[in-house]
Amino acid sequence: MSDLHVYDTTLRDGAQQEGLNLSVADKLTIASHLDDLGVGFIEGGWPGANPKDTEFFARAATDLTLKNATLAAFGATRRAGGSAATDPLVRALLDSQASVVTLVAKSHVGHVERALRTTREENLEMIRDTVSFLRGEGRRVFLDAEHFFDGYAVDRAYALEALRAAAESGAEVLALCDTNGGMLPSRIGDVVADVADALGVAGATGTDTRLGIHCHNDTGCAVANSMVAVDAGATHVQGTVNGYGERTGNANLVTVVANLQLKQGVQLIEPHRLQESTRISHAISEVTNVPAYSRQPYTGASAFAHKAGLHASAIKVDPDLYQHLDPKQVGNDMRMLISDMAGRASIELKARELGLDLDPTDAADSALVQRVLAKVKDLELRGYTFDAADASFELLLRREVEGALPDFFEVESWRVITDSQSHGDALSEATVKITTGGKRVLRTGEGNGPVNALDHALRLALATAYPEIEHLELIDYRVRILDAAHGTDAVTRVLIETSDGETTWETIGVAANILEASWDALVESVTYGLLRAAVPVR
Ligand SMILES: CC(=O)SCCNC(=O)CCNC(=O)[C@H](O)C(C)(C)COP(=O)(O)OP(=O)(O)OC[C@H]1O[C@@H](n2cnc3c(N)ncnc32)[C@H](O)[C@@H]1OP(=O)(O)O
Ligand SMILES: CC(=O)C(=O)O
Repeated sequence: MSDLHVYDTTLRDGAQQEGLNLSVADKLTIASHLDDLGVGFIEGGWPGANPKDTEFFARAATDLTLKNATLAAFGATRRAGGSAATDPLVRALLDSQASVVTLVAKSHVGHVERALRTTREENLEMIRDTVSFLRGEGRRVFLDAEHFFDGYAVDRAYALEALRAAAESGAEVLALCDTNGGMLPSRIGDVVADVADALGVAGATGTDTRLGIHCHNDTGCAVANSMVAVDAGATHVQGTVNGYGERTGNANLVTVVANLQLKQGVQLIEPHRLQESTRISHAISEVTNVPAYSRQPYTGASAFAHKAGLHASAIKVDPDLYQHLDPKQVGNDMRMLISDMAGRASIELKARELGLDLDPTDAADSALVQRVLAKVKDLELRGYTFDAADASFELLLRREVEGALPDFFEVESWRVITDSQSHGDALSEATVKITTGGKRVLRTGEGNGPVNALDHALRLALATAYPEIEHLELIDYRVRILDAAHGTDAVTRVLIETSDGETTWETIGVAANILEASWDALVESVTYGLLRAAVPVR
């Protein structure tokens, strides 16, 4: 295992992201996930800056058992003109009981003079005093040199002086921060190499002090910048899960670790933990309530999803032909997307993914694949989009494969009226006629809109034969007008997302009439739900 530190700041810098607000319980849950991922350090927050972070450290001391990671408390050097021993925020760092304290310090003369409004020497004294005090109290101290790269450009000697002040006072890590996130890889590499040389801290061995890197993503280069810094001598790398962070975020730590480990052979976390990274990234998204970004490298839902027919035909021979690595290494899966860009191989692979083995050398199977492909292309021309409605594609395919889709029910007709009452809101009423198990069923449902009324009526009509549908919940309904040039005559596409409490699926309906499109998507949604639950035809 490499000696390089993997330092996570999701709970501190990640929490600085717009719209992200974590409770103490959320922070404890995320800390457990990070520990399972195998990071070396978890920066829990800034105790003393707000009651929530103070409470997090208090509860972590009793409620959080970390198997792998060490908890770090973040804070700043003492106030100008004061003393570390009496500074209330420094005291709060000690009170947090964290064995590691990460101190943010100024290393840019402009920030010293204009933001701190103090002298260069006093800033160095603030660093020395705070680091020595915390070391004297038995804490390991890491330094976040804020605005280091910009400061280095303005006054290299002073930026290095700030690092020396920390190192000579006992700081173990000197993390160079691209606080404004404006750096590019070549510049980062040059500066880190120069600093490593100037301070004699190249590599983790032979010296007590290590260089670290902390990058923001304002140029879209945070991961690349972190990688280059490691190549240039940094042995401590900071980042956040899912790249959360202020403005455009921080370096995505999972991407950095996967790159270093899977591309450069630097063993940072045990392989079985890296295989948990997709699950953990998604679990953390659930806690933060920030939707998982599907195109995130390695862990995104689309990271190994293939749409183009040519890709599928090569993947059929060997997945490596169109994948940079085996998705299992990061706990992700390969997926085939079906659309009008699909070819026969896409359909065959998708069928296999769905547990339907079609033999391309068999004439009947081959004709079936060709038929399905032609239908997909024709339907996509008319406005369908199967890569957003996997469940509808599965139903389309199964309808072609004999015996693969039970006839759960047959629709005779439906209608819906909306009544604008003289007092109160307009109310919709739908009537649905279906046949199940040879019996004709007619039911009426009400709703606050026509689609809601149709949904209620369909459920009522199916409830006796299929009580299982009680667990199905319509969680999203999206409408798109496909040919705006025609105004109200345009074709409407409806996508419905349904959940059974365990998983979700998307179905589609396309028609000139919005209610017809909605009804088709609803019927597909319920049919797929019954299929998934393996309900027998009644
Ligand atoms: C780059 C980063 O992301 S660093 C992390 C930033 N995170 C945060 O700011 C979140 C938590 N912050 C807070 O809760 C508050 O800002 C607090 C509690 C830290 C301070 O609050 P206040 O005392 O009200 O001060 P305020 O936020 O207005 O200003 C910060 C003060 O710290 C000073 N300061 C800034 N950096 C440092 C530093 N590295 N060392 C010492 N003092 C510093 C500023 O000069 C300013 O001093 P002033 O009050 O004399 O003007
Ligand atoms: C310390 C920190 O978060 C930064 O400089 O970006």
